[in-house]
Amino acid sequence: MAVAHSLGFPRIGRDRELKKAQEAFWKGELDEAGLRAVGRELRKTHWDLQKQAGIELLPAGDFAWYDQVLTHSLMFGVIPERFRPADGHATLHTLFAMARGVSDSCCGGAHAQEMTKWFDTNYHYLVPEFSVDQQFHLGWDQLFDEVKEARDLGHTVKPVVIGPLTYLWLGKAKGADFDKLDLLDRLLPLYGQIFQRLADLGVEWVQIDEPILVLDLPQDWKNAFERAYNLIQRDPLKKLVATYFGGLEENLGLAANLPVDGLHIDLVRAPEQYPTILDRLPAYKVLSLGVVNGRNVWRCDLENALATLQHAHERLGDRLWVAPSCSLLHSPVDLGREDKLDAELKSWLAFAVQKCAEVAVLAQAINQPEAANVVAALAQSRAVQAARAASPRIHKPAVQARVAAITAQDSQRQSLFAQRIAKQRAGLDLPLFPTTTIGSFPQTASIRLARQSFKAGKLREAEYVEAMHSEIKHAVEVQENLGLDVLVHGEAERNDMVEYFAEQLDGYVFTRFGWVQSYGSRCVKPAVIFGDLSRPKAMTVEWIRYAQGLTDKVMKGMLTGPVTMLMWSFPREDVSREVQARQLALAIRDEVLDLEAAGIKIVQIDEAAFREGLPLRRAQWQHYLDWATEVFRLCASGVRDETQIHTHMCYSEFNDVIESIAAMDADVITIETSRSDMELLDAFEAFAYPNDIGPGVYDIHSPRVPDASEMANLLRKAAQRIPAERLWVNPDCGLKTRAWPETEAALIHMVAAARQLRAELA
Ligand SMILES: CN1c2c(nc(N)[nH]c2=O)NC[C@@H]1CNc1ccc(C(=O)N[C@@H](CCC(=O)N[C@@H](CCC(=O)N[C@@H](CCC(=O)O)C(=O)O)C(=O)O)C(=O)O)cc1
Ligand SMILES: N[C@@H](CCS)C(=O)O
Ligand SMILES: [Zn+2]
Repeated sequence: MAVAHSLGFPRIGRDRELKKAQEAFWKGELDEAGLRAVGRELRKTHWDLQKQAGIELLPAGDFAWYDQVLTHSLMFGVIPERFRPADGHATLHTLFAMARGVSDSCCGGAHAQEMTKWFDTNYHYLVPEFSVDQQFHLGWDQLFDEVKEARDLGHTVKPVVIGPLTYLWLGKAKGADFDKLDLLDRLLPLYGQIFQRLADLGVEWVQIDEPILVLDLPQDWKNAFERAYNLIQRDPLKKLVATYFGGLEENLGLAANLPVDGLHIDLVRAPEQYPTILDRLPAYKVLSLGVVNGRNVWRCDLENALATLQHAHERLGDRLWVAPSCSLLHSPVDLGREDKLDAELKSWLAFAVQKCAEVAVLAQAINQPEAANVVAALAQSRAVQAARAASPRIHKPAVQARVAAITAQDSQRQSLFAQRIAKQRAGLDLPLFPTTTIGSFPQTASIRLARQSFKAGKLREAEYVEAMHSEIKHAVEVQENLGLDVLVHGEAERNDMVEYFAEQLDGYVFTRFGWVQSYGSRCVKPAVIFGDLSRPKAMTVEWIRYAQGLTDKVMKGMLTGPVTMLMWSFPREDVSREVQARQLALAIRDEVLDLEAAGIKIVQIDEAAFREGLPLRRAQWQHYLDWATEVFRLCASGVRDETQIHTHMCYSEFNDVIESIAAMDADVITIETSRSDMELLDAFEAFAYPNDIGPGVYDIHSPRVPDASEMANLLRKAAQRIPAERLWVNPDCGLKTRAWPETEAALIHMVAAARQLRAELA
């Protein structure tokens, strides 16, 4: 019998109950018992939903109070000294302190752990911090408690843990330069202890996530896999090693032969690995095939998936398991909630609950091919695929013709940077170390309420515009009072930097409840690209024109770039990413030109997801970098030399992509650097990056307000790497998640730090 299982379910809840409870807890409006009750209820609901959908082996341990990597750090006792509780006993407060930092007016508090992207997703994890003398001990019982909870509810669960190699890979050596792999022998005994405790709870199977097996691994890491799994095999549990987000490629033999009982592979991202794995898998092992896409919202082509499964079943028999490609953490929860989506489009989509049902019906199609519901599901799937492929809503000849007519000249600015910057400096008249912000100012409850009322028809358009104007006015006044040099309008009118634009472009559809966790309590609602993309009319010009009319200072126009629009949307699967990006680029190019025509002298095109778009495998990098760079230039190159183009990137390791960032040829790039203590600038220094740079001088993910000397120190470090005349001063990223008091306090310090540096260099 083929087994239907799931690798993980979204934890936030259909109505983002977890987000609401977390935020209430942080505000002191909900006590710990209340928060724990919400978590318990969510886990129960999620197990029930998956079971009702037909999943036989349910995941446990996929719930997290903030992030699953952080939960593992607590489980292994990897708590940086600055957060270590005096009695050695970690609590939920310790966990949230590690995630969010702690403000402390007397001693500066403790900065949060670094946060970075989970592989090539829009989910962020908290980077474990390892010291050279790192000791590991079991310090957090959450996994065992949740397994007991499931057992008490009558469920058969497969606990999910991050494997030892992936956990170490994700972390960072702190305080000394040492090889993280040296910690492996100290970490491994904990896996033995965890598995023994799970076995004592009656668990049969455990899922060990080792997604780094889809990366280009150094040889010593490959060797470590064999050694580690030989050591942890000596316990009573059956183990499924799960790989996802790509193909195993040269690690396939290694993964297939690990001394465990099963292997999960991602056949959505890497279908080509299927025939080889069948040949290489030892005859005793379970093979779990991830055939339902855990990272996109399109309904599965069941017949296509079934063809592979049937073939596999002939070879594997009962050793075949069926699953989503990866954890459903990256998928919205329940399409059933979407009451406003048009019926045709809705019939093309599947969210986590529906994906579980797809997995279940595929397993059933193997076990009981004649069952009436199986026959009906296959017929419906066939009809949906055919209807979508033929739909006139998808294909727009005018858009395709414009893309086909793009020339190399369209991606070239009129002059080289050296000539442009001279003209721009003359026109902008800015001081050394010009200060600016990244775009958004606090998205306050009143802004969100106004938008909600407008969308619900309770506020008329003129009233909504007036409310947004008053927010913009406030933001401009604050910035003028602070003495910032280049102002922004504050993005009050934007629900999200991608969704806002998506709502105005043809070819996109948006959901009402399709939320996905981005980090902690923060969620995003990626819009869905379903057809060829175009811009019916200007999207930002009126807001920016209004903001510029309020001040004599320079107002930056603020746009989201094509790669980021694409990466933070659910893309089409019937055309390539680059075609979708080119269509987006043409729409954004038109917007840039409209802003320039409205008198705007600086336009920022955010490409926060540029690095995230980089394929996980090196062999595919250059192709991506070529088109990603080209589409940015396509947006930016229609303007005059005098118009300054900024871009912004956060959460990026720049070493790998610095050449392409230079090739984007933005006049100014603002980047996130503060949590890394300016280390991220090394790549810019080493490459002798030629254009202007604004390295972030404070972390915006934490409410903590750093003082001016801390920021000035960071600026001095920056000035050691980049010539001062090319440095800008700005926070790491936008301020939409912050409240006004801490925003103003931090910006006062930032402006003071810039003034201090100007004085020092005068
Ligand atoms: C910069 N980042 C972004 C990423 N991806 C994006 N698509 N967008 C990004 O900005 N990836 C990398 C980072 C991740 N960082 C963040 C930062 C902040 C958020 C965030 O604040 N998310 C909000 C939701 C934003 C939003 O769309 N808000 C809507 C309101 C929606 C809502 O909650 N409505 C309520 C009713 C209104 C109310 O009572 O408040 C409801 O429906 O119940 C809006 O402003 O209109 C969040 O709250 O999580 C995300 C990623
Ligand atoms: N302009 C956006 C960029 C976020 S990455 C903002 O300020 O929120
Ligand atoms: Zn950012």
